[in-house]
This record gives sequence, structure tokens and C-alpha cells, in this order.
Amino acid sequence: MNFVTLNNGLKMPQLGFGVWQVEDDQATSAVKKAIEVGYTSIDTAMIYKNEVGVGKAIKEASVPREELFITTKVWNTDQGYENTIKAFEASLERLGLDYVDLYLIHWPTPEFDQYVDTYKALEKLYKDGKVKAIGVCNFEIEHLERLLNECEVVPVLNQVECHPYLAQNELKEFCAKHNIFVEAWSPLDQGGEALQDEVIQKIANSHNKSTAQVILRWHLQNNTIVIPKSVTPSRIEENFNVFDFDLTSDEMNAINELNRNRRKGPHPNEMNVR
Ligand SMILES: NC(=O)C1=CN([C@@H]2O[C@H](COP(=O)(O)OP(=O)(O)OC[C@H]3O[C@@H](n4cnc5c(N)ncnc54)[C@H](OP(=O)(O)O)[C@@H]3O)[C@@H](O)[C@H]2O)C=CC1
Ligand SMILES: O=C1CO[C@H](CO)[C@@H](O)[C@@H]1O
Repeated sequence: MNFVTLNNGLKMPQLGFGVWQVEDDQATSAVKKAIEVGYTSIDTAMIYKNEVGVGKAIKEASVPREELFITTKVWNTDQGYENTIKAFEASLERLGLDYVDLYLIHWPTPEFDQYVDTYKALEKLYKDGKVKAIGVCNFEIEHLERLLNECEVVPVLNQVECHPYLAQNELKEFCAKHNIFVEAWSPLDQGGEALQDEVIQKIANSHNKSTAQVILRWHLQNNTIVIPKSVTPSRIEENFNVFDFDLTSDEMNAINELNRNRRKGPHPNEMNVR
């Protein structure tokens, strides 16, 4: 497993396990399987409604809590300083934990203009030692600039949709300049067209790997953190088995050229759901 060092010195596994669209019960078995395979980083959120199931897996796992890296997120309806503190305590309770490693704002929801206050609540939780790191999801450059100007703690990462068809080059450049990692959500294009791409298929054949493994390798070699999701035991293993080969710079460039700025999810400025 590769670890990255976040801007506050905390180490985080570069490959983690996502659990969106996994029912609470199934989350327990999927996370237990993932931990058995060797994943130690788990990405959940209040809105996934599976924090209880994830917490159960953590409790039943044979790996000590301090070796795990648990991420959860504050949902749009809980934004604002006081609401965020309450939402965090509720997440902690559902997870059955006394701290989380990383707490993230789920969407900026710019129309409501509360993400600065929300972030200030994350700073308070961080200063109180209840979270080991804080960050954001789905922040565009202008949203990050506001945090950098108006808040004290630089987010450790920005979790955004990213895969070969949505490379996020401009955002990656901005984040790198400010020592903020990019973490890719839907890194496998939600199991979609990118997994069938002919260019990626050819590269995969030459390494005797799957297209999913090549895509994950592309993310890792781009210095991106990844959190693929699967409830299929063989795929949970497959997605972890990406540290025994390297893509050449020609192969990396060939995948870079597939970018078409095509999103599966909403644009952050259009996601003002409450
Ligand atoms: N911050 C945010 O706004 C968001 C965060 N996320 C986070 O990112 C995580 C990952 O993103 P997600 O949207 O789930 O999508 P992914 O890109 O991880 O793709 C998951 C889909 O791909 C399939 N799959 C997984 N591995 C393979 C494989 N090796 N071969 C073929 N198919 C495969 C899965 O099927 P199956 O499970 O049936 O095996 C599932 O349908 C989420 O689970 C969540 O934690 C996601 C969306 C938004
Ligand atoms: O992480 C995510 C998945 O679930 C949410 C919806 O229920 C999305 O909005 C979000 O981006």
C-alpha cells in the first residue's frame, strides 16, 4: 500500500474503499471483506445511510482502529456552523467511534453560501482533536480560493469526480500548487464506458491486468487518491491489486488524451440540493 502525506503531516492510504449505494447491512460485509484484503481507508458519508454498517465492520475487524483511516462527510442540509457540529456528533455516534480521520464538506452548494461557516466548524472539530484532518468535496477553484482567503486551515484534499473521461487538469494544477491532494470519486467512471475504452483495453492486455486496474494505476501515478467502490468480493480484491505494475509515460499520456470533460454527476455549481 502506498501512503501519501497530507499537508498537516497525517499519512493517508492512497487507495481506499468507497461505499456509496451500499445498503447498511451490505456495508458491513463489504467493508469487512475490504479490510481482510488489505484496504485500511474507508469513505462513507451521512447521506449514504450506512455509517452504522461501516462502524459495525470497523468494530468487528481484526485491524486496530488506529490503523484504519475513516472518512465521512457533512451533508448539504446540515451546513452552517452549529448544524455541522451537531451533524458531526451524530455521524460519530452512528459510526461508534470517538474520532474520524477525515471530515469533509460534501458539496459547496454555493447558492446557499454557507460553506465558509461550515468549514469554520470543521476547523473547530480539528482544533478540538475530534478529526485528524479536514477537507472538502466538489469544490471548484473559486470555492477553494474563498477558503484559502477566509479560513485558517488549508483543506488536506478536495474529493471530486475524476476518471479518464474527466481528468480535472486545471483543478489538479490549482490543488497541487496549494498542497491540497485531489481524491477521485467515481474513479472507475461508475463502472461505465471508460472500463470498455479501447485504448485502456489495449494497455490492460499488455500488462495482463483489467481495465479497472489500469485506470486505478493511472490515478495513483498521477498522485491522486482513489476510493473505488465494489460489493463484489472478486472486484474488491482486483481493485486492491494495483501495486505490482507500472504504466509507462507513453501509456500515461495515452490515457491523459482520453479526457473529454464528461461528468457522470452534477457540476458543483448546479448541485444546490437541500
Ligand atoms: N464526494 C462525492 O460527492 C462523491 C463521493 N463518492 C465516493 O467515491 C466512491 C467511488 O465512486 P462510485 O461512484 O461508487 O464509483 P466507482 O467509479 O468506484 O465505480 C463503482 C461501480 O463500478 C463497479 N466496479 C467496481 N470495480 C470494478 C471492476 N474491477 N470491474 C468492473 N466494475 C467494477 C461497481 O460494481 P459492483 O459494486 O457491483 O461490483 C460499481 O457499479 C463512492 O463509493 C463514494 O465513497 C462517489 C460519488 C460522489
Ligand atoms: O457522494 C455522493 C453520492 O450520494 C449523493 C446523493 O445521494 C451525491 O450527491 C453525492 O455526490
